[in-house]
Amino acid sequence: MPYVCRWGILATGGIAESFAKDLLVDPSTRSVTKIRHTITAAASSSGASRARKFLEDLGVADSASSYGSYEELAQDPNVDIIYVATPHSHHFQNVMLCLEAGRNVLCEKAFTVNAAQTRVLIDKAREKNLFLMEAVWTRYFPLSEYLTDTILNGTIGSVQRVIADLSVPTDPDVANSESLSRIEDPKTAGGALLELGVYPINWCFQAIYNVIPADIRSPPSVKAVIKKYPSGVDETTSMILVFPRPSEYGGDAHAFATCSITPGSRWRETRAPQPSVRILGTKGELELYHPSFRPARTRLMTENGDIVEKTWPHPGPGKGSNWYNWYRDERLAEGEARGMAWQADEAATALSTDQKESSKQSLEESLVIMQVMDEVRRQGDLVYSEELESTAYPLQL
Ligand SMILES: NC(=O)C1=CN([C@@H]2O[C@H](COP(=O)(O)OP(=O)(O)OC[C@H]3O[C@@H](n4cnc5c(N)ncnc54)[C@H](OP(=O)(O)O)[C@@H]3O)[C@@H](O)[C@H]2O)C=CC1
Ligand SMILES: O=C1OC[C@@H](O)[C@H](O)[C@H]1O
Repeated sequence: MPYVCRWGILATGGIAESFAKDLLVDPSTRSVTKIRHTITAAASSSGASRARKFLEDLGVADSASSYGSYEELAQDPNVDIIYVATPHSHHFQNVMLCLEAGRNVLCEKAFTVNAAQTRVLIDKAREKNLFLMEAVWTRYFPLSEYLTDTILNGTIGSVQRVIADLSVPTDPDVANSESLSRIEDPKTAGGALLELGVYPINWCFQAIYNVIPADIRSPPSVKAVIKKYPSGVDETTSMILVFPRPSEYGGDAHAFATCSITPGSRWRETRAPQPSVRILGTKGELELYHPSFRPARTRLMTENGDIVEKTWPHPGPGKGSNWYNWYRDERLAEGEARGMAWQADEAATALSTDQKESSKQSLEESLVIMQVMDEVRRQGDLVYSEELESTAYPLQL
């Protein structure tokens, strides 16, 4: 019998809807047979009726509880794991709430506002013997397995450089309006780095840091420049990361990670996808095509002149999801899933085998990435409010 993982969804915004839709896709469509997912509860801080409507739209309202507060969800014993889908500003408080109540957690990226908060969450999860994982969904794509294999089997030699970008413009209508969107707003810990930069940084870590034994990994040094958005968050952020490696692993590796929310920079204007991640080794190169939050195509080039192109579908049958506007290029074909369930499979598999963290991205790696982002913000003079940076709990935000 497959292990049935019972999910509680904390918040009912855009990504919560997308994740929940993908959770309900039959796992056998992606050749997963040992686990299944079910949604047993959802909570909305906007009220129980909002949570109820969310569950109705998914077609699971009859078998799931709807709550008007996150506190009630955290107390629900019919939930095996809670997916936290609030803005970055609230992750620390929300995850603490769940862990204190004895719930396992999958929390959206960016994990927290700063590394100190991530450290406290890790310690709390360990103290309570609970599962905790950052929802960097790209890490769980089959494409990521291919990336790791390609590097580990030596196909492109030793990785010397990674060049990775994610630039998604702010919605022109939103950018021109009086109110600030979540991504533009310092109060929700918005800005390019926490929203988008986390993807290029993760690709750099996957290609350089994650592929060497844990005991010889060292955090990279960081050089960064930030250009601010009018609201005070970062608009464009450019980072150079130098990963120290022993000579038998190719010596230092350089990574260039960039991100931007520059209004009007329509990166898909031409509709001709370009590589947005390039992994350059001594014997070849692996390219991942736009957008780096969901690359659907790769191109592998090796020194003997071979070129291998692959596409990476996310099988449904889902309902398709049009929850982003055209400028985010998030239109899925009818029947295609967005690809968010691979990470749910990882979490459920861990629960079924009593593992307390992801097998693909350790909590230590999430912490080091948060430390890198702290340093980027320090160099770029990007600070959020004292309460958003705080590790005090509970705190009313
Ligand atoms: N993996 C991916 O592809 C993506 C991940 N994300 C990540 O998901 C998280 C949420 O993003 P997204 O779903 O786009 O955001 P939304 O603004 O669409 O939704 C956030 C939800 O959080 C709840 N919330 C609680 N407090 C606040 C607050 N003060 N301000 C706003 N919302 C609040 C609300 O739900 P309620 O009223 O029900 O409580 C709200 O609907 C972020 O961490 C983001 O980085 C975002 C997009 C894509
Ligand atoms: O995680 C994300 O991926 C898709 C982007 O458009 C979105 O802003 C970001 O949060």
